[in-house]
Amino acid sequence: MSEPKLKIEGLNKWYSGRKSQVHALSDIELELADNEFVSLVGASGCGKSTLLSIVAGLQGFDNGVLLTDGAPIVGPGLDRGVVFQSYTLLPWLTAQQNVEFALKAAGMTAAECRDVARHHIELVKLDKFADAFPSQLSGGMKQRVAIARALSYRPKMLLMDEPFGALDALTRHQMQELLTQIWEEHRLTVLFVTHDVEEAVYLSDRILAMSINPGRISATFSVGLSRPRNQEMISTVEFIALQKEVLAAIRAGSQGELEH
Ligand SMILES: Nc1ncnc2c1ncn2[C@@H]1O[C@H](COP(=O)(O)OP(=O)(O)OP(=O)(O)O)[C@@H](O)[C@H]1O
Repeated sequence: MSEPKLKIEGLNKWYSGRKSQVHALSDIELELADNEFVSLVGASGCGKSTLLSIVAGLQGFDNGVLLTDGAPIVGPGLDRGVVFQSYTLLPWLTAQQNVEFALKAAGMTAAECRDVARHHIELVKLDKFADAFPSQLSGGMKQRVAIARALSYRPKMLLMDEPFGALDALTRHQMQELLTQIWEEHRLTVLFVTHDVEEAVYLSDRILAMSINPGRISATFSVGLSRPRNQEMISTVEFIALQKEVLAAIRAGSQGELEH
C-alpha cells in the first residue's frame, strides 16, 4: 500500500506566551490521501494556521511525527506550494515575472521559466494581465497570480491559508470555482484553512473541525456531494444540513477546556 501524502501522528506545539505557555496543537493525528482536498475549520485561535505552517515547514513543533510520502518534513520544500491570505507578490515585478521569479529560484533556465510561467498564468485565466504589475490587479487577480506561482513548480501538495478571506463575495465564489476546476483537472492534495463553512463544504472531500484550548481536531466530516461541484449545490438540502453540522461542531469547540 502506498504511503499517505501527509501523515501526522501525536503532534504537539506549544508557544511561550508572556504569562504562560499556549498549547496551540495537542496530539494532532491526521492523514491526507493522494489527491484529497481537506479543509480545516474552527474558531479563531484553535491552531489552524499553526498546523498549516508546520506542514509547510515554516515552523517547527515540539513532538510528534510529520511525514510526506513517508519522509520527514524538515523545512519548506518545492513539493509543497503555499498560498496565504495576504498578497505576497513582489510589487516591482509583473504577474508573469512574479511566477518566473519562483521558477528561477527552483533552478529552471530562462526559457523554461517563461514557458512554465505563461502556462500557469493561462491556467488561472490571467493571460490578458500577464504584463500587469500587482498594483494594477484586483485582489482576486493577485490571488490568481499567487496560485499560479504556487502551482508552477508542480507541488504534490497545496497548502492554502484563508486564500480568499480578503475577497468580496462574488470574487470569492469565482475563485472557489476556479480552484475546484484546477483541482478537478490537475488533482493534487490540498490542505485548506478557512473560516467560511460554506466554502469548506463546497470545496472539500473532508472537513476537520478544530477546537480551542488546546488546539485539537474535534470532528471529521466526509463531504458526500458529487463532483464536479457547482454553485447551485449550495442551496441543496444535503449541503445545508452538512453546513449546519459543521457549524455546530465549531461552536462546540470554540470555548475550550475550563481554565484552572
Ligand atoms: N508566534 C506566536 N507566539 C505565541 N503564541 C502564538 C503565536 N502564533 C500563534 N499563537 C497562539 O497559538 C494559538 C493558535 O494560533 P493560530 O494562529 O494557529 O490559530 P488560528 O486558528 O489560525 O486562528 P485565526 O483563525 O484567528 O487565524 C492562539 O492562541 C495564538 O494566540
